Amino acid sequence: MSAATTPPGAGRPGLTPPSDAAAPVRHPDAPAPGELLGAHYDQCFGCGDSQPHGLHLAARAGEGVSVTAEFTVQPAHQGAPGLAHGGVLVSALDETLGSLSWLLRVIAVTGRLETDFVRPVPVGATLHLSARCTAVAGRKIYSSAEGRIGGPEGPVAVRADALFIEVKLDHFTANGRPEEIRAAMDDPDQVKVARAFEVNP
Ligand SMILES: CCCCC/C=C\C/C=C\C/C=C\C/C=C\CCCC(=O)SCCNC(=O)CCNC(=O)[C@H](O)C(C)(C)COP(=O)(O)OP(=O)(O)OC[C@H]1O[C@@H](n2cnc3c(N)ncnc32)[C@H](O)[C@@H]1OP(=O)(O)O
Repeated sequence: MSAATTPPGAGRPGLTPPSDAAAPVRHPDAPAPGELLGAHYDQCFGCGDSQPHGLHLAARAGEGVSVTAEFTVQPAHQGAPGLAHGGVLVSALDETLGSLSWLLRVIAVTGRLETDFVRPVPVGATLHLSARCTAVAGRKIYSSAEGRIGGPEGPVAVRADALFIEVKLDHFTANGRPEEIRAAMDDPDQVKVARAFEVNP
């Protein structure tokens, strides 16, 4: 079957919402459509402002449970001469999909992420990403994303379907390296971000 006619997640084990899945609900305190979401952690490879090796991806809230983001491919992101590495593009998709957490106000980690690479992405190109949550079933959050080149309406270069799993803060505190966890806990900005998600009912 052609991927173009396949509905998001269809036929992919673990990526198809169960029949009792619910429609995603935008949290009442979610950032307004158009608002920049900012980094969830300043050292994050995807979005961190203080991460010199990172993608510096900037995501914005959309309508409903959706986001848009932009990422410009740098020379450090090459896989083949002048072309983005596929793993870097997956990271950009993962980060964009992950930022849907801001709209659900739920902390979640990627469980499964399946990507179609449709067109090569040159160095210097800006990937115009969009992601939306499609369904929620208990702790399981289903979502899809795509990245276009040449403008927000340009041709699709990459697309992905994902399953994120809701976790509690102790997922990070119990598993992260102690140095970074301590530094994050000592940073009032980071604590503020974590609290905003922790109080989710
Ligand atoms: C102090 C610092 C705090 C910093 C954070 C603060 C705030 C964060 C706020 C906002 C975040 C905003 C933006 C984030 C942006 C980007 C982030 C990028 C995201 C990532 O890049 S994140 C890294 C990669 N990610 C991992 O590092 C996960 C490693 N992994 C695990 O940690 C476990 O594996 C876990 C927790 C996933 C599950 O473990 P578990 O024991 O809790 O739950 P369990 O296994 O029971 O799964 C429950 C149900 O999900 C199904 N399920 C699970 N996994 C599946 C799979 N792979 N495929 C299909 N189905 C799956 C099961 O089948 C079951 O389904 P059912 O309920 O129907 O039986």
